[in-house]
Parts: sequence; structure tokens; C-alpha cells
Amino acid sequence: MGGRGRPLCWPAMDVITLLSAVLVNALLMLLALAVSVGIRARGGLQAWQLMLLGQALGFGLLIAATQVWPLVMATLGVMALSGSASAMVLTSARFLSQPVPRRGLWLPPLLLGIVHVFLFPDLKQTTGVTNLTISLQIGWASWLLLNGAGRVRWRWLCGVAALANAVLTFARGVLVLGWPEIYPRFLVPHPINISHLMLLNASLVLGTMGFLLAHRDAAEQALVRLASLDTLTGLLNRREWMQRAGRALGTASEGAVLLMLDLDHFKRINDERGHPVGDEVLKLAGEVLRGELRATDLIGRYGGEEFCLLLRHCDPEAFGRLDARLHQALRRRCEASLGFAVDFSAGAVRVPPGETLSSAIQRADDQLYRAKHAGRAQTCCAPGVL
Ligand SMILES: Nc1nc2c(ncn2[C@@H]2O[C@H](COP(=O)(O)OP(=O)(O)OP(=O)(O)O)[C@@H](O)[C@H]2O)c(=O)[nH]1
Repeated sequence: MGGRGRPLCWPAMDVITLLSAVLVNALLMLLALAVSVGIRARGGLQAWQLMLLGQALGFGLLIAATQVWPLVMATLGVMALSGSASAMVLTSARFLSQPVPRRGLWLPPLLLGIVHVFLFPDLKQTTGVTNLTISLQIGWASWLLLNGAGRVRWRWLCGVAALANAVLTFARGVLVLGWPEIYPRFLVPHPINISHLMLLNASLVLGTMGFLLAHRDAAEQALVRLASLDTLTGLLNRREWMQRAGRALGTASEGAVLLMLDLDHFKRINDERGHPVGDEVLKLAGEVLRGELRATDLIGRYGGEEFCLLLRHCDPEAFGRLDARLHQALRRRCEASLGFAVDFSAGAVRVPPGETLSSAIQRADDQLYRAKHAGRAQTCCAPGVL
């Protein structure tokens, strides 16, 4: 403490220099992001670029307010800073795919600007209201990031940086309103101002690193999805299904049922109604399979209009019911959505522990062949399935 009633100062540092450092830092990171990911980066990074721009603009205007048009510059400055806090909320929400009310983003900067004009030039009041408002906005962002962060590294990195920032900003607001004799105002080299600006600088760097990590994670997940899912139906593609089914059979102690399923007269649907309708049928078939099967069953698009399913813990009675349900659900779903019914033929085998996937597929395919030749719209089963 700086002695009786005297504000604490940190003479070796001055606030304007630190503000300028934050401004330059924000601009450099904005430039680095623009060069590395572009200004039209998908999702959250674009909002983070807005946040950096808001910080640079806000602090630039606050510095300018010490020289010219204090009311206008300072009001626009606090509005830009509050806007950049909203952009921080938006960044977090976008990376987490969470909705945020739009009003919650644009109202704080607007209201803060109006209140600022009315309170000006009372520095105690303007500093207090500005800091409390912005701290709540940043607190909101940190809550979004930290709530349920689990083991996601980027959420901790960005969330802790935002939380520390929110706490110091809040402390500044409370101190200036409640104890102005020990914390007079924003531009004084008080320890809380100095530590806040240094922390703010660090949190911009940490936030940029954290959200870049989030961007990379999202791109990686998109690639994994692309490599393992069938784009039309959203089911596992053949390669992924084979890998997972092979692993599942390798570790299963009690065997499983393998079902190969092929839509009937699909070429005719394509020829008579067009490929887009054919695609729609495939999508509906994917939805039906996903809807009727358990999360533990493996469902894949084997190719064209052929699907493969690996059903674990499936006793004969349960299989009989499931098979009837699948035929009925596909017919009804296509009838309701497209105006005509589609059915399928299928072959099922029980795979004992130790049998290889390729041998089981060959046996299921033989059963499927039987079903097609027996008139379609039915499932033929090898002994042991039913
Ligand atoms: N629309 C669409 N058609 C596809 C797709 N993949 C494969 N096909 C078509 O599926 C049709 C399969 O025809 P076939 O193998 O003769 O089978 P089918 O007409 O169902 O005859 P059966 O199986 O004997 O009942 C071909 O016309 C393929 O071009 C796809 O992704 N979209």
C-alpha cells in the first residue's frame, strides 16, 4: 500500500506505454492470423479477429482521448472494448457450437456507450461502470469455456486467461467505485492497472494460441469424419466399418450377427425417378438403420445401395423382431417421404468367435444372393441366426 490515503503507484511503468504495447500486440496478432488463416476463417477464429480489432481500436481511442475530444474518443473507446468482449463471447460460443442470444452481444456496448456519455466526465463513475460491464462480458466468455471443459486443453487455456482478466477488471470496477482513495483511475500506474494490462497482453497471446488450437482440433475432427464416414448417409464408410468390425470380432467372446442388406430394384429407381431421388432413398435407408439399431451395433455403407451391420448380443428372437421392423420401417419411411415404398433383401449369419470378417462377409453375401433369387424383400439366414 502506498501509505495513508495515498494511491499506490508503480513508478517504473506507465499506463500509456503498456496500453500501446497491448494495441501493437493485438494488431500484430490480427495480422498474423490474417496471414496464416485468412480474414474469412471459418467459425470462431473470425470472431476472435474481431475481438483483437476491438481491443486495438478501443485502446487506441482511449489513448487518443487523453489528447483530443475526450468525450467522443473515450465513449467510442469503451464501446469498442465492450464490443471486443462480446466478440470474445461469440468466439467461445462458435467454437463450442453453442447458441448465444444476439441481444446479449450488441446491447452491452450500446448501453455502455449511452451511460458513458451521461456519466462523463466523472472518471470514477465511468471507469467503474465500464469495468464492471466488461468484466461481466468476459466472465460470461470464461464461463462458456470452463463449464464442462473436461480434458479439452484449448478450453482451459482460453478460459483461465479470460477468467483472470474478468476478475482483475471486476476488481478495478469495484475499487474505483468503493475505494477511490486507494485506486483513483485508469491511467494511474497503480499495481492493479499495471498487472491488469500485463495480464491482458498475456491473455491475448494465450487466447490466440488456444483458439488456434481449437481451430486445428476442429479441422482434424473434420478430416477424421471425412475419412471415416459416408458423406451421403452419414454412416461409417466401408473402410472404417471393416476396421471396426474386424476389431469387434477379434475381441468378441460370444460372437455376433452379421447382416448384409441390399436395396431392391435400386437401378430402376435411379432410371425412372432420377439420381437425386435415388440419393434420397439411400439417405432414408441410413436414417432408418440408425433409428432402429442400438448404439453398440456397427452400421456401414458397404458400397452403392448395400449396407452391412454387425449386431452384438443379438439372440434369435431379437433378430427376428429387428429384421421385421427394418423391412417395415424402410417401406413406411419411403412411402411417407417419397410417395413409393422401397424394400431390401438381406443375408444374415451368426459369426462365432474366431471366424474372420472376410469369411463371415462371404457367407452373408451368399445368403443375400439367396434372398434376391427367392424374390427379394426378405432376409435369408444361415443356421443359428433364427
Ligand atoms: N443415386 C445413387 N445411385 C447409386 C449410388 N451408388 C450406386 N448407385 C446405383 O445403384 C444401382 C445398383 O444397381 P444394381 O446393382 O443393378 O441393383 P438393383 O437395381 O438394386 O437390383 P437388385 O439389387 O437385384 O434388386 C446402380 O444403378 C448404381 O449406379 C449412389 O450413391 N447414389
